[in-house]
Amino acid sequence: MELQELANILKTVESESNSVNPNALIKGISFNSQEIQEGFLFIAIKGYQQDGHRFINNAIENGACGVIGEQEITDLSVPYFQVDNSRNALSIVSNHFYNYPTNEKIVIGVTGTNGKTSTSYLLRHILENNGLSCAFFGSTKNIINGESYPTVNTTPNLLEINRLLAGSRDEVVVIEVSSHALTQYRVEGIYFDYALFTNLSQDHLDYHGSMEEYFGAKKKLFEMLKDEGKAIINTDDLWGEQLARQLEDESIPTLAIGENEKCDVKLESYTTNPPSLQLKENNESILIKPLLYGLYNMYNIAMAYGTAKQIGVNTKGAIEAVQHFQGIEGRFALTELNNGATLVVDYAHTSDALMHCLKTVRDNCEGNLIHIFGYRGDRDPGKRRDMISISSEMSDRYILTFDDLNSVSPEEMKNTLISYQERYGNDKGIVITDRTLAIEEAVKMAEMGDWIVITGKGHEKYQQQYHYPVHNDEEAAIYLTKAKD
Ligand SMILES: CC(=O)N[C@H]1[C@@H](OP(=O)(O)OP(=O)(O)OC[C@H]2O[C@@H](n3ccc(=O)[nH]c3=O)[C@H](O)[C@@H]2O)O[C@H](CO)[C@@H](O)[C@@H]1O[C@H](C)C(=O)N[C@@H](C)C(=O)N[C@H](CCC(=O)O)C(=O)O
Repeated sequence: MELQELANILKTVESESNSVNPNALIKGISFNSQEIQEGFLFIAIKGYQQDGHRFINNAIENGACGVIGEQEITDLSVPYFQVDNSRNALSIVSNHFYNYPTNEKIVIGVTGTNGKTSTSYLLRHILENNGLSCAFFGSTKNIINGESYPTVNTTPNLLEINRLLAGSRDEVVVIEVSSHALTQYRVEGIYFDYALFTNLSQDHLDYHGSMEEYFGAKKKLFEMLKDEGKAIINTDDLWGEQLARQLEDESIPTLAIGENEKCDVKLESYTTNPPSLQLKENNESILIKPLLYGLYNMYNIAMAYGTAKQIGVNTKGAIEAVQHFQGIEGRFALTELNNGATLVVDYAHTSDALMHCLKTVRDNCEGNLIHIFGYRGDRDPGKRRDMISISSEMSDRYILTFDDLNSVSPEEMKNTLISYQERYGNDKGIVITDRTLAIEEAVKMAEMGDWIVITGKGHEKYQQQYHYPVHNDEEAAIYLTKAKD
């Protein structure tokens, strides 16, 4: 891609510059000046912490052959293209640079507050087991051609997605799409074949302001469907039902999943212990005996099953694949401890997810339920009261501990935990700020038949401490060691 193409692609004009080589070939793209190499294009993004425009000179020093940004700038030594929105420009330019790699694949986006990861993994598992190779982008990792790559965000930006997909032989791509990604144009320019909506409950209101705004962000995914694309929606969720009604008004084809008689894939009945699910689809009854616990997993299965069928997987193949699915790391992951207690590690970090997680444990636990959880420093404080109310009601003992602190100091978070415990907790609860000590204490408390439930971090083997990440495998190490003793 040549620099001079940018004005056309971005529908803008090149600002006046002292450029010596406007026709230079772009060798790479980055929105981080520190990653710029000779011949790269730098995109200046006004971020949440810093303004990328401040680093334009640094990018040029590092070899940038051109710059895109939002501010009015003249007299750079390289061509500069001013745009309305740099994040959107990043998506547009990376699509051109990598020649639209998603166009050749069946693209599936999965959104919703909870269940994105489990539904996506289940779907990928069904497809892979039925002969369709499947790339994956999600909160735990990215998978391309069967190889795993680490990830920072739930949804990478399109530059990262395209860079990885450029060498992909996969026929299908499943992308977990967060509301942040949708408002930050991270998947702008992708046309989805299927868009899935799992559910919506309170989360990220610090970022979105209100549930309506949060819902509006999620809905953007359904505006990115291809003309022949289809929405797949859990209509038992009130926001899902509203979405389905809106899409019907807009004549967007929808597959409804839920308990209602009118649903295309109907959850007829289920038991959670042992797990068993009876679905009805086109008047056919389908019995699935999954290895996964929990009502929420029944919905995840129905969503993944319904989507796989749309793609062309046959009923028998889909059922068999679901029945062999072992679950994923950090999502209701079970370990038997050597004292006869059971340990569950789950990612639940909203009150809705906590309620479902603890209810599933309650359905299976004959002894005491000991719950360990905390609050993320920089995340929506509006959900904290409900989280402690649910834990204090549903568990026999609970320990409030540190989750990621982000920009909150340990003293401030400690005071927050103590204050929530005093105001909304009860005498089943204590505060132990050190997460490792909290886990050790719970293991000491537990007896045969008890269940310890650690929520919040899921697959993450580190704690984001005050302003710097600390990799901490202790959480994993503790329960794995105890299990092996
Ligand atoms: C608050 C937020 O959403 N931040 C996202 C945002 O980064 P930012 O705007 O904060 O970046 P910044 O640090 O202010 O820097 C601004 C710009 O200056 C550049 N810079 C900076 C320093 C330098 O020397 N040179 C330079 O060029 C940076 O590269 C950047 O382009 O844009 C980045 C690139 O897309 C994201 O990785 C980053 O996600 C951070 C890591 C994050 O924690 N995001 C969370 C809130 C999030 O997005 N979560 C959702 C999951 C939600 C869920 O479902 O639970 C997700 O999709 O992960």
